[in-house]
Amino acid sequence: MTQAEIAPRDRLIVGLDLPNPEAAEAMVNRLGDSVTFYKIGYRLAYAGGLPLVGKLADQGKKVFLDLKLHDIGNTVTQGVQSITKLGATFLTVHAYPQTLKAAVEGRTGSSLRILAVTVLTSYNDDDLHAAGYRLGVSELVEARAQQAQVLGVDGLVCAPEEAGNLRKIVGHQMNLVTPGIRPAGSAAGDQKRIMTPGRAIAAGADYLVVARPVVEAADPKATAEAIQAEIAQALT
Ligand SMILES: O=c1ccn([C@@H]2O[C@H](COP(=O)(O)O)[C@@H](O)[C@H]2O)c(=O)[nH]1
Repeated sequence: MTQAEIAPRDRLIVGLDLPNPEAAEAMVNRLGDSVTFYKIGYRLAYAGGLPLVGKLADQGKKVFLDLKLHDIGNTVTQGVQSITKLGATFLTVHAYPQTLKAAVEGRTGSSLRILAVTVLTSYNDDDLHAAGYRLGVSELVEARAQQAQVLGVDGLVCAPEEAGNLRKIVGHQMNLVTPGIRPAGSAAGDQKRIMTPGRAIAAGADYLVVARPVVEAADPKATAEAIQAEIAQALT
């Protein structure tokens, strides 16, 4: 689905970074019809949250399973094959060529789409250098995006500030999914490459991932709807 075809409301992916399935289901009920797309990451998945993927899919919601897989190729392929049965729309893997190739092989014949995590949005150039990388964030993101495209990956996770450049490189066939979203006035927390929802959409992001600013808000539904309104405004 290209950027123009995704409804503004469906571009917000709320991260269910909550301690257990009960808390996550309570949040989903609170958000009601407003939110159509959810992300399940480490915290919830490792606290018994995986069955929620199918439950949410049965309710007509889409699920982004943010497991950021990275292992030897055979293990990644087999893991992804198991995950294809859960009913998720997106699955993340780290953007290493062996891992990307193995994940694409594992999802063959299913509707699961693989997203390559280029460089985590909590990293800046100094963090990459401290981890032993020679390249800075923008160069590494670009190199990994090009590798992902060649290997047939379906989309990229990047910071909103990279979306414009990546769109020029990969065109409209790959989804650009951006965490690091902060409505004006929200605390950045541990995120280092951030943008507001409106600016992220204007930069070319297809989907925005937002967790703490929504799930920790006094009124999560009103916060989610305000983000969706900002998305719609940026698309006009
Ligand atoms: O580069 C990345 C990849 C994944 N994430 C995940 O997105 C959410 C963001 O949460 P906030 O509370 O809105 O900061 C979180 O689940 C991360 O694991 C990311 O932030 N950056």
